[in-house]
Amino acid sequence: MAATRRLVNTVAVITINHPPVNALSSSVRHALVEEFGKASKDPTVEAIVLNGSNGKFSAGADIREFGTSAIKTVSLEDINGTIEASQKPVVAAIEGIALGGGLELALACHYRVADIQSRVGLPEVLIGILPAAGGTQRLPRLIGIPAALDVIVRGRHIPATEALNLGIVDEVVQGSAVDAAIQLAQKVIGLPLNKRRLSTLRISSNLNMEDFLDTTVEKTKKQFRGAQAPMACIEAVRASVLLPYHRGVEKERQLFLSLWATGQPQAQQYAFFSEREAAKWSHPSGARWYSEEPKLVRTAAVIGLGTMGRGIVISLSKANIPVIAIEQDAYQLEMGKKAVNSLLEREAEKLKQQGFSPGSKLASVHFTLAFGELQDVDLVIEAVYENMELKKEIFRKLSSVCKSNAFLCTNTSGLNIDEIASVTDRPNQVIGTHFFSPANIMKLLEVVRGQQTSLTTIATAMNLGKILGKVTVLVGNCPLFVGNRMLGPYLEQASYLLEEGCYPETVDRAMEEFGFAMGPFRMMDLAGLDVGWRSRTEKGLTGANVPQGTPARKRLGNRYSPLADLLCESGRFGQKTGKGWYQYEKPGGRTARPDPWVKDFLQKYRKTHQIKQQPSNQEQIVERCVYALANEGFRILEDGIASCPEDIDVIYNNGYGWPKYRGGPMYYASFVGLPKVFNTLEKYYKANADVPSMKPAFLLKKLAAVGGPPIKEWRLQVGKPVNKL
Ligand SMILES: CCCCCCC[C@H](O)CC(=O)SCCNC(=O)CCNC(=O)[C@H](O)C(C)(C)COP(=O)([O-])OP(=O)([O-])OC[C@H]1O[C@@H](n2cnc3c(N)ncnc32)[C@H](O)[C@@H]1OP(=O)([O-])[O-]
Ligand SMILES: NC(=O)c1ccc[n+]([C@@H]2O[C@H](COP(=O)([O-])OP(=O)(O)OC[C@H]3O[C@@H](n4cnc5c(N)ncnc54)[C@H](O)[C@@H]3O)[C@@H](O)[C@H]2O)c1
Repeated sequence: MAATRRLVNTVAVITINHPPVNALSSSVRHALVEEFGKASKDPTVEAIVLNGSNGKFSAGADIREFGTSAIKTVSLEDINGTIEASQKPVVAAIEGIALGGGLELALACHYRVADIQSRVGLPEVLIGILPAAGGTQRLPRLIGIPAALDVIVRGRHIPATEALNLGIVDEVVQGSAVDAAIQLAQKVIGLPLNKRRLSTLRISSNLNMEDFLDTTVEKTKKQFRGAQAPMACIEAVRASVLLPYHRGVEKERQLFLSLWATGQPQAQQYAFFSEREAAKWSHPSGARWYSEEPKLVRTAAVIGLGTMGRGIVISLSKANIPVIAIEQDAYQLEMGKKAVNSLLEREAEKLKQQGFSPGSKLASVHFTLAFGELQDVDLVIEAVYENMELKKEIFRKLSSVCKSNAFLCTNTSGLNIDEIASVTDRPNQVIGTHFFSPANIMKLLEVVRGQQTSLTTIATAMNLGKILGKVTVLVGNCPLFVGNRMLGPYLEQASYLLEEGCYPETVDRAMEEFGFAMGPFRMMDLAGLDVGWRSRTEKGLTGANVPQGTPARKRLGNRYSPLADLLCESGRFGQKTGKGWYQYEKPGGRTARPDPWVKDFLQKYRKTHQIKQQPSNQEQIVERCVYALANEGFRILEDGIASCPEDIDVIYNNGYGWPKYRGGPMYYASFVGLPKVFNTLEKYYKANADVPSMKPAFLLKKLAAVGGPPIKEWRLQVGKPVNKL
């Protein structure tokens, strides 16, 4: 049964029963209509409590039903209307989650009681839609416009205590929310319900509402560049101010339908399900996520407390895993300790505000210089400088001090995992755990399997990612893995565009208007230009080891852009030096301003090398950069480094500031049409045979030749994942 009913004294308890998250599918909605109908007719019932089975109220509408005919049967808003109009008081007992349609259902109830661990919210915006079962009309009437806008436009999950402060719930309890709801229901039997029916309330405010909403529109446009759903949310909330409830609901529905027509919800919902699928990893051997048991990680260590190590320590502590943190000398240890402790204090403060004792949620961190103290830890994550010799030295040490069943992980952003593993006594227990900066905030974790990495090690690292709350993707071992490898051709095109007449700000603007959080040049300035320069110097692409007589713009017969090298030679490393592709207010400054020096430098460069100026327009910039990115994605699939296109999209959506409403680079290529992507790349490559990264990948050619099948069908063409290393 999708919903059940039992009687406790004179209170009917209706329970939604649709595992795993009690999504409000068509069968649940039918069952709710039936059970509420029976309860309201039953003369022995004086009040009703609504809850969800297995400690979860509801995750909202069943997302898989969108775009199908099932969504049209029994509207959730009609059910909400019936509940709200009930003559018998209805109390929602919120445990676990009340999200989206789940919270809308609870808002239709006359009272809401929440368990202290629960979270509520209207996260529809994150899957490209807006709350469309009355949420945009009821919530503003309950908590006012500014607070409702914050909840609806950001789509965040709100902890129970904050929900109480905002007035979304009436009571927060430590024990059973259902028992508390039954008690409350009994108490309110016979009391008038008019003021508890949110749709009948008037919005009162001292604000100049139109001005406030217009300002919010402007701010939101900037913040969520190109995303339609946040704007639709504001328009729906505006309707709650201007229109009576029922007309507001009509507007909400219209906005839902027009959003659907943009294609953005489909892309975001693809992204949502792809993230969940990524956790269900597969291995070239045929092993799958369910066939391998992860080992429990009770204690961990982090080596190196720089930019990455600090965030990794915080992530582990927040997941209640005690950490030993190691540095190379007393000064670095002190610096790391200060940074970690200040981040931990902030986390503790947040927990206190949510009504928790930080000690029960944040595990301890022990700082030391002594590797000998690592003998009992279950897992180590190394995050020292990106240098193979140093990493090998650390792994040799770990191999000798750690217990034999400890897992050894490296946070390298692209070095060979097999080479690192080769110096240890347990290459099968070595794995890459590639976090993104800042590691305590960024959602993505690329788990990199080496040739000898065991299935248990993979299962343990993937499970650790889940425990840390990361979106975790298993990838194969190749230089730079998946995300960073794809950046190569993308950044190469960005540099060529400058050579041909564009400026950093023109390229960045085009990519940011496309939806990227940051254009390529701002991104390079943020990451530090010296990092890539060092790597190119080591590879002999620039610096003293370049053979004499090598043309400035050629390496090994292929086109090469020395622009970034020239910038570094002038001491321009990006934000850290206050100058890079842009100028900043000071070293470490964050506000990028176009730099006349760069303009002059580019003009002289083009003149010196007699480059014909043919600046590309916005569409051409986006095509060249994005198709280059996707083309490398096809190669990665061919090589078996990523096991499906969805994994690549998950990586880009969560680690590289790709606009989720465009699904990811592979989804986007599919959306544009693979024949078009293929033809554009082919045309470019024919005219530029010295740019091999733009040669259309074989897999792209194959898929384009059959008309570009939907992304789900690509796997059939890719074949079984293989590791070609
Ligand atoms: C005009 C037309 C009228 C429209 C009416 C609109 C009504 C309403 O306004 C719209 C909505 O409610 S929109 C909805 C608004 N709500 C949201 O956006 C909430 C979305 N959900 C979440 O944020 C997270 O899943 C939770 C926090 C719920 C659980 O996190 P966790 O504990 O880490 O677990 P997990 O691994 O994440 O999920 C477990 C399994 O459940 C699956 N699944 C989950 N939710 C689903 C759903 N709603 N549906 C279906 N399936 C859903 C998930 O795929 C996975 O399946 P698998 O086959 O096992 O892989
Ligand atoms: N910074 C990023 O955005 C980023 C992103 C993903 C991965 N990574 C990778 O993470 C690793 C660390 O990068 P980072 O940016 O944090 O570097 P960082 O320079 O900020 O920090 C490195 C830390 O390692 C410490 N260290 C050096 N030798 C040590 C030793 N022998 N024992 C203990 N500690 C030692 C240093 O004192 C320093 O604090 C690198 O492999 C890097 O490629 C970096």
